[in-house]
Amino acid sequence: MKYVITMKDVVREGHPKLREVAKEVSLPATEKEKEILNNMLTFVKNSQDEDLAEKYDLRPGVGLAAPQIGISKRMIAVHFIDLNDELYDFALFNPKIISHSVRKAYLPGGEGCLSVDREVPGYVPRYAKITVQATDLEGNKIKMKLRDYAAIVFQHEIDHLNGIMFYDHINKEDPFFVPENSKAIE
Ligand SMILES: O=CN(O)CCNC(=O)c1cccc(Cl)c1Cl
Ligand code: NI
Repeated sequence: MKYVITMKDVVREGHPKLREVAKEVSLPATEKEKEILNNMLTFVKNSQDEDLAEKYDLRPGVGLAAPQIGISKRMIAVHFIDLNDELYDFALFNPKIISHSVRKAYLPGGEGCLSVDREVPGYVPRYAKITVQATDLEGNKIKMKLRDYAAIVFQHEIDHLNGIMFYDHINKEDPFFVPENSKAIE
């Protein structure tokens, strides 16, 4: 039966699962793991559809990591269009950042998280470019070079697999401190 993920499935900050290091999925993934990951991608897409978001009372998001629904496995789903109008639509097992730029990037508007029911203002400095290796739902190994907004979203999701929340990166003394050698993505 196709299960629809809703906000009641999303665990909120304070839940221990959000601070665990998620386990690698042994491949090939089981049918159950594939279904969960597919449901996660459906949730992200639903959250961006006005009617469905209203129907299921969803907060919009561009990605979701399995720990956010209490599953401590290395699975992420992303669905968004970046600033160059490129569509990113991925459901991935065991995503891994295998290289990254020294240069950093951040969103001037800061970041938000479905597991954080509050605004946490401040810049979240991340790598401007990353190379990600992962396995997709069909079992294909993929390697992607990501930059700017796409790099930021993927880092937000992969952070969840390592028990890291976006606000962990915000400068405590000055939330709007701009690290040198970093660029705003707008
Ligand atoms: O882990 C995923 N979420 O919590 C979904 C909700 N957050 C967002 O869509 C979001 C918002 C702003 C910046 C980034 Cl990077 C992201 Cl990811
Ligand atoms: Ni999040």
